[in-house]
Amino acid sequence: MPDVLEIDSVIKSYNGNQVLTDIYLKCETGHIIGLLGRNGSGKSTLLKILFGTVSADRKFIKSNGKVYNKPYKETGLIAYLPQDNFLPYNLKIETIIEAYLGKENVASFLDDALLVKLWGQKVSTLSGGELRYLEIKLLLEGHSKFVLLDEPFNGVAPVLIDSLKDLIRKAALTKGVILTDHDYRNVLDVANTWHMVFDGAIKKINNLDELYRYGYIPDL
Ligand SMILES: Nc1ncnc2c1ncn2[C@@H]1O[C@H](COP(=O)(O)OP(=O)(O)OP(=O)(O)O)[C@@H](O)[C@H]1O
Repeated sequence: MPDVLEIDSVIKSYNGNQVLTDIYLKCETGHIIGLLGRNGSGKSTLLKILFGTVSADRKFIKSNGKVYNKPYKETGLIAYLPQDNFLPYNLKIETIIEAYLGKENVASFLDDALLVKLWGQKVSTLSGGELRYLEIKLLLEGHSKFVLLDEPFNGVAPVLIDSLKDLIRKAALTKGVILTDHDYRNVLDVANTWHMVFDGAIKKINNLDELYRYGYIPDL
């Protein structure tokens, strides 16, 4: 039986402006959900509400039938990649991997074409793409059943995006992944189901034509 994460009945306003008015989203382990939407439509806000670090006027978050008010506090439930980098700059990457995954997993984690050459380096010396790859791999190989990724492909070279998609697909053998990114072709490629945040609600997307009709992409 898959594990299930659901968010329902979300209402969120900033300074009296309603950003989210009617959201229902369900993610099961084994699935990758792609979330698209125009700038300012509320995708990041939705992920932060789901993680529990942004409050909502109303929300209902459940996993396997149990209600969670602040899901991030539940060990092993949910991990979240913010748009901005989050790892401490002054630490060596082995120290960080050890803290996240345990000492016994450091060598196998770094046995990776991109990361192996970074042994012994501090986070501050990594390029933007290397750092993003490290952050995403840490979350995807961590213990959480669900992983939320906000703009994982931003600033990452195409060849590395392919590696990231492989990591996401591998993680989704046991986890549920919800990701949002404006690189919609790669979102469409890696995700099993596609959704659009539009007018404060979630719309299921079935094909590229619908992305055009919702005003997300220009005419093809
Ligand atoms: N802390 C905040 N205070 C006030 N308004 C906010 C705050 N955070 C977000 N907003 C507003 O809420 C709306 C949704 O923002 P959000 O960042 O969730 O959109 P998004 O879909 O992730 O956008 P993008 O694709 O540009 O990253 C925007 O109009 C934004 O200006």
